[in-house]
Amino acid sequence: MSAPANDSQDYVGFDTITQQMERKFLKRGFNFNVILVGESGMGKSTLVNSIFSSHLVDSQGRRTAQEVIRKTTEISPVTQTLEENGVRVRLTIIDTPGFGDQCNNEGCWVPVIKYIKDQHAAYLERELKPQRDRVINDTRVHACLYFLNPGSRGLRPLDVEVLKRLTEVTNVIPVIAKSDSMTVEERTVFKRRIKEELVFHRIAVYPYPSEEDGEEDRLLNSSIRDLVPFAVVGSEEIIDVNGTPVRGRRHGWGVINIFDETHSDFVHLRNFMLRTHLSDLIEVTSQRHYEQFRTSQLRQIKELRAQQAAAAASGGIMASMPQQAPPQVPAIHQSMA
Ligand SMILES: Nc1nc2c(ncn2[C@@H]2O[C@H](COP(=O)(O)OP(=O)(O)OP(=O)(O)O)[C@@H](O)[C@H]2O)c(=O)[nH]1
Repeated sequence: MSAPANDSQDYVGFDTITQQMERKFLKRGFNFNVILVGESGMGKSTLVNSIFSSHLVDSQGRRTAQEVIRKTTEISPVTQTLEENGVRVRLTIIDTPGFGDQCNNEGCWVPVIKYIKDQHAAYLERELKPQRDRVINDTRVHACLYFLNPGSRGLRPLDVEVLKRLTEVTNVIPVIAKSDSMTVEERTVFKRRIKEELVFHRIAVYPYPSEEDGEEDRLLNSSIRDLVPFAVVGSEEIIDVNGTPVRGRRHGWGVINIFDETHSDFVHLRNFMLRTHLSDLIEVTSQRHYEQFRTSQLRQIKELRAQQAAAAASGGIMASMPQQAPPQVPAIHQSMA
């Protein structure tokens, strides 16, 4: 049956819901939060600045050999509002200077995992408030760019350890940092190796297979999985190549154009993160990672309340017995890494 024309009296008008939602969405804007995890000097700041074509993050590295190496992983979020064709995004980039920079990196992931879980806890706390805000400020981490060192021969024990933990709490997108330091053959071998090791260690990186995906999504996600880990090159420099401005890196033998697909996967990564999967990254964070956190926290609270009720009930019967301290309901934001 064909739909009635917009000017017919039978036209009801609920098909305008998409425009109504769009107007509301445009007015409100949205939050997008990305965490960068990788050793110092892997090109984290440069890549993220290249992806958003804006200088958002300063390099946090040591500028001289005399500067002390950070002993712990720091968490340093920077928020900026970007606008494109009337759409506003409050973008938060969370840098993690000091990650993996020690000889002994045991536990260097703890502040990173804690930060991610703390954002889930803060959201849950705001959701459970008797008088909730109409719109909850979403600080949950929607994507983690994990930088693999191009000098390693595959996943190092630290990568395996960290990736296992990170993939449980957020959408992880692995990238091969500074891939211009590898030959094309080395890059192919490295990629294949990382793919095999991810499967071997059962590390599920984003995007995940979903029953709900239609044929088109399945094909798109499968082409993305072929590219993972994205071999990237970043640059904030515009270089003049025969009169054409090119965002690239100057090498002794010539210039690498970071947008050239034969040089790096930069364009694929950017399209994937911003043009095809931005909304999915936000949705999957809410429906998969946050939901898991929420369920486990609410279960814990329920169990503790039941213990308290049982203790109170037995307190009545055993009033004459020595008193024990009642179990405490933990603050829900006390998340463990
Ligand atoms: N060859 C090459 N060099 C890069 C690339 N990206 C960044 N660099 C250079 O590597 C150095 C470190 O880059 P940053 O972006 O500051 O690295 P970072 O990981 O943010 O470093 P920290 O802030 O110390 O954690 C700079 O000199 C960059 O110009 C790349 O893709 N290829």
